[in-house]
Amino acid sequence: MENTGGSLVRPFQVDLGGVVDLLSRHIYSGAHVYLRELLQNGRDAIAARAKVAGQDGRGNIEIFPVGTVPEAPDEFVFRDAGQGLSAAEAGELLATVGKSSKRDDVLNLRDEDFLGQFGIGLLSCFMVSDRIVVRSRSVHGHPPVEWTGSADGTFAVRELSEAESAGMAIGTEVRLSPRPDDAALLSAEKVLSLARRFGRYLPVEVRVRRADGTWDAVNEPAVFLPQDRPADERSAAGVLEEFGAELLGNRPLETIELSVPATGTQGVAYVLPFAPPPGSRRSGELYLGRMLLGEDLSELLPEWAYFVRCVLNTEGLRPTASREQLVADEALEYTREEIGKALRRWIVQQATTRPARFERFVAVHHLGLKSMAVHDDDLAAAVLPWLTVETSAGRMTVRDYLDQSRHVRYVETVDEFRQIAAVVPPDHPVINGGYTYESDLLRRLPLLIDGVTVEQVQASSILDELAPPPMDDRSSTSALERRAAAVLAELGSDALVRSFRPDDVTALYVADAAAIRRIERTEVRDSAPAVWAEVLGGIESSLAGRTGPKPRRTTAQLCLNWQNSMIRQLSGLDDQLVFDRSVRLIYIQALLAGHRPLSRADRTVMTTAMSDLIQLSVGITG
Ligand SMILES: Nc1ncnc2c1ncn2[C@@H]1O[C@H](COP(=O)(O)OP(=O)(O)OP(=O)(O)O)[C@@H](O)[C@H]1O
Repeated sequence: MENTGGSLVRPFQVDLGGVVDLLSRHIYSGAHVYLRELLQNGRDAIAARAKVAGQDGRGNIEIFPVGTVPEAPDEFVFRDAGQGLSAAEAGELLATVGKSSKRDDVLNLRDEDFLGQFGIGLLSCFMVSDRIVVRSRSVHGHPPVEWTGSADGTFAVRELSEAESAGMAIGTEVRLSPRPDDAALLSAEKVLSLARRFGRYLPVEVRVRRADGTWDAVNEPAVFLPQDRPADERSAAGVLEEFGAELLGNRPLETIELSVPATGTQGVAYVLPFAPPPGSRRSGELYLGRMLLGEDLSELLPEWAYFVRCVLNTEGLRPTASREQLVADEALEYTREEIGKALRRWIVQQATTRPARFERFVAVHHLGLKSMAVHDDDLAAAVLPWLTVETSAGRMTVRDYLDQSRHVRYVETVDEFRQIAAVVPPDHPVINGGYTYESDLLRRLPLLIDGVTVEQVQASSILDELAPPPMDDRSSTSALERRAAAVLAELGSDALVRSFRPDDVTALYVADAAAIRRIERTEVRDSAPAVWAEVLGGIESSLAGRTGPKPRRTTAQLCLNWQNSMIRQLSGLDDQLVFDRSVRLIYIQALLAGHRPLSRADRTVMTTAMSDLIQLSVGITG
C-alpha cells in the first residue's frame, strides 16, 4: 500500500462469494463445468511439463469420484501428472482472480499451447464445494505444497513435510468435499459422463476410478481429425462415416472434410440425409484444443449451411470466459468465410464431377438450397443450374432448360401453369414459377448466368401464340364462338376457338392471375355470411369503379380446340339443348384438367349436365 499525495492507494478487494455467484449464474452454464475446468488445468499443466521436460505430452489424469477413495469416501479427487506448483506460485496464481500463467499479459493473448487464460477456472470448484485443497509437487524441484481455499474468501499455503509428501509424484491433486446438494455432480456416474463429454478427445490420457478399484478409460480417437484416423484410406473413410452415423442417428448423405490452417480449425461436415425443419439451429460439436466448447455452431458456420452437421476442432480461435462460445473477432469471421467457401467448392465440385450423387443431395435439400440461393449470389450461381423445375415439357434441371433455350419463360402461379401446360409448344417450354422461391430465383438468372434472358408470361398471352383456325373454316368457328360464349356468359367465361396440339384436348380454360382472384372473391362472397359478403362486394365494386387508366377487363376464357374432332362436330350441332349441355361439360372438363377448384355455380352446372347426360344415355325422358 502506498501513500500518494495524502490519499492511500489500496488494492481492490474481491468478495469471493460474489465472484462465485457471478461465475455460476452469469458466466458458466451450470455447476457441472467444474470438471471441465479441472480437466483443462490438468491438460495445460501436462503440456507445460512436456515443454520443460521435453516429454511427448502424453501425461495422464486420474479422477476419483465421490465414493471411490476408500480412506475418504465423501471426497472427490482429481490428479494430474503436470508440471506442479511451488508454494510461491500456488499463493500467487490460485487465489488471484484474473491471474493466469497461460497468457501474455502484455499482448493479452492466449498462449496457444494452453487452454486457460482468464485465471478464474479453479474458482468454478466453489460451485460444488466450500473447500478446495490443492497439493502439488513441482517439476522444478521445489518442496511440495498444500494450498487450501475456502468459500469464505480465505486461503492458506504451507509446504508439506517429507513424511506428508512421501510417495507424492510430480503433479497436482485437487480435493473437493461436495456440499450435500451438489454430491450428485461428483458421483461416479456423472463424473464419467462429464469426463467423456468434455475430455474424450484430449491429447492426455484420462481415466475415471470405479468403486471396485478398476478404471474406466475416457479417451477416444478424434476421428474427425485426419491425424487420429487409420492410415489406410478405405478404413479411414469407413471410420469417418461410422462416426457421422452415430452423430446424426442416421447414415450421412455425404462427408465433407474441412480445414482452415490459418486458425488451426479442422474437422468434418456431414450432409444431413433429411431436410431439417426451416430455421433449425446449425448444431454439431465444437472443440477447442480438443476439449468440448459447445454444440451450437451458429457463429462458425455460414447462415446457409443448414444442411450439414459439423464436428470441428480449433486450436487458434479464442473462447469467451465461459469457454462455451467463441469470441466474435476477425479470426472467427475469417474461419466462417473459409468454411463457407469450402462448402460451396464442394457443391460445385459435386455438381460437375458426381452428378448422380449431387442429384440425391439436391433432391433432399432443394427447398433449403433455394431459400439460401435467393440471398446468396455465389451459392445461387453454383446450385441454380442443378435445381429441377417443373416445365410444360416435364421436370428438368435449369441447365437442361438452358441447353434448349437461353430465353427463359415462366408463369408466376401454379394455377396459370396448370391451365396452359398442356398446350405450350414443347420446343420452348414454360416453367412453373409458382413454387416457393422459384420465381425469385428465375428472375435473377440473367444476373447469375451470362447470356440468359427471362420473361414472365401470362397464361392468357399463351392463347395469342395458338394458331387461329384456317381461313376456310372461319365462318363456322365464329358461329361456334358466339354460341359457346352465350352459354358460358352465366359462368363468367368467354369463348374462343384456336387450333392447337395435342388434338385430344377439347378445350383449355385460361384465366390470368387477376381473373382468378376475381373469381375467388365472387366465390367467397357467395358463400360468406351477409356482413362479410357486403364487405367483399364493396371491394369488388370499388375495384371496378377505380379512377385512372381503366384496368384491362380480366375475363376467363374457354379456348375450344379446332383440331379436336368433337369440337368440330359440336359446331354443326343444331339441337340447342344438346349444344348447351355439351359446352357446359367441356367447360367443366377443362376446369378439372387445369386443376381449378370448382365454384358453387360450376358444381351445379356439372351435376345438372351429368344428370342430363345420364338421362340421355339411358333413354329416360324428363
Ligand atoms: N493443475 C494445475 N497444475 C499447475 N498449475 C495450475 C493447475 N491449476 C491451476 N494452475 C495455475 O493456476 C492458474 C490459475 O488457474 P485457473 O484455473 O484459475 O485459471 P486459468 O486456467 O489460467 O484460466 P481460465 O480461467 O481460462 O481457466 C493457472 O494459470 C496455472 O498457472
